[in-house]
Amino acid sequence: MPGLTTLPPFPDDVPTHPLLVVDYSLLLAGNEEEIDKLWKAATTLGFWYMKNHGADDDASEMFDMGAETMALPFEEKMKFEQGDDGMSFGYKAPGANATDETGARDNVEFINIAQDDALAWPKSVHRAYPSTVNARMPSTITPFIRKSAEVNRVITEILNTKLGLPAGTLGEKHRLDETSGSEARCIKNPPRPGGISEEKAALGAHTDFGSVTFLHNRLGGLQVMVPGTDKWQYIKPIPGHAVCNLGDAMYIFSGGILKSNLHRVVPPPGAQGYFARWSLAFFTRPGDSVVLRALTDQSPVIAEAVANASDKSMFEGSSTSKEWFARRIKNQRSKNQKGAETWRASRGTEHRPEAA
Ligand SMILES: O=C(O)CCC(=O)C(=O)O
Ligand SMILES: [Fe+2]
Repeated sequence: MPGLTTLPPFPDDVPTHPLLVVDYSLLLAGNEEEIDKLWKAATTLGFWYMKNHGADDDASEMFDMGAETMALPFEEKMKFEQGDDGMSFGYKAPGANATDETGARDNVEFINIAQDDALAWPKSVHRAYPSTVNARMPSTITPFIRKSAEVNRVITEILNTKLGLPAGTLGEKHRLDETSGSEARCIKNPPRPGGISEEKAALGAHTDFGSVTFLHNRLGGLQVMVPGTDKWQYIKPIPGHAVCNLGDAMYIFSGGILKSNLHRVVPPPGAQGYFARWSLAFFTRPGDSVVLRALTDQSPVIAEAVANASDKSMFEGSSTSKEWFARRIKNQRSKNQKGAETWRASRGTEHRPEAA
C-alpha cells in the first residue's frame, strides 16, 4: 500500500461514529451471538466493521495495482474511461461525477474492474482495461474478487435466513454465472495540503447501488449520516478491520428491514489530509436481470414490513438491477447534468422516509 508506513494516525480530537465489530471467522463457525450482532448492524445502520476476513494481503496487492494504474499517463487512463452512458467498469476521471444537485464535481479517480471480467479472464465479458490491470488480473485481482465475493455471499446467506426467506433465495439473485454490476474499485483521493474543508465532498453523499460492499480504508474521510441526525460523522479506519455496508438492493428486497445508509467521502481529517487517500471496495450487486422489489411473497416478515411502510413505492418497483445501476451511474456523470433534475434522477434509496 502506497505510503502505508508513514501515514499519521486518525486524530484523537475528531468525533467518530462507532460501529459494531463482526468477526467473520465466528460467522463461518455459525456462532449465534456473532450472527445476531451482524443482524443488529444490518438492521440499524447497515454498516459494521468486519475482522478476521482473511483478505488483508489481497487488499494490499490491490492497492499496489491501484497505485500502478493511477501512475499511468492521464491520456492512457482516459482510453479506458467509463463514459457517459451508464457503465461503471473502467477508469473514472476526477471531476467526472457530480457530488450534489448544484453539479459540484468530485475529485476522486477510480479504477473499476468487473467481477465478470475477472472471473472470465483472459476472456473479456464487458470491456478492456489498462495494462496495469491486465498484468495483475490472474495474480491479484481475480483472487481478491473471489475472496470478497465469498465474504459477501456468506453475509447474504445469513441475512437470507434471518429474513425468513427460503434457503438460497438471495443467493439466486447474485449468481456468479449471470452478468452483473459487481465490481472491485480502487479509489485515489489526492492530498489537499492547506485546503481541507469538511464541506467539500470528495465523493458525494450516496447510498450504495447494489447489495453488499466490502471496503478497505487506511485514512479517515468516510462519513455516515446516522438516521435521525443531520450531522456527518467519521468512521475511523481500524487496521485489520474492513468496513461492510449494505446497498439499495438489500433495502428493497427486505422491504426496508435491512438498511442502506447515506455516506460520503471528505478529505481525511487533521494531518492525514496532507496525504493521498486510497480506498478499495468490492461491490456485490444483483444479477442484471433481477427485478428490484421487496420479496413479500417469500417471507411473511418482509410482507409485514412492506404492509407497514408509509411509502411502498420503492418496494413495488419494476427496475431490473441493470437498469437501476445504469440510471444511477449515468445521471451522476458531470457531462449529463442539466440541473437538479438530473442529479435527483441519479438517486437510489437516499430519500427513504426514515432517513435523515
Ligand atoms: O472511499 C470510501 O471510503 C468509500 C467509497 C464509497 O463509498 C463508494 O465507492 O461507494
Ligand atoms: Fe459508497
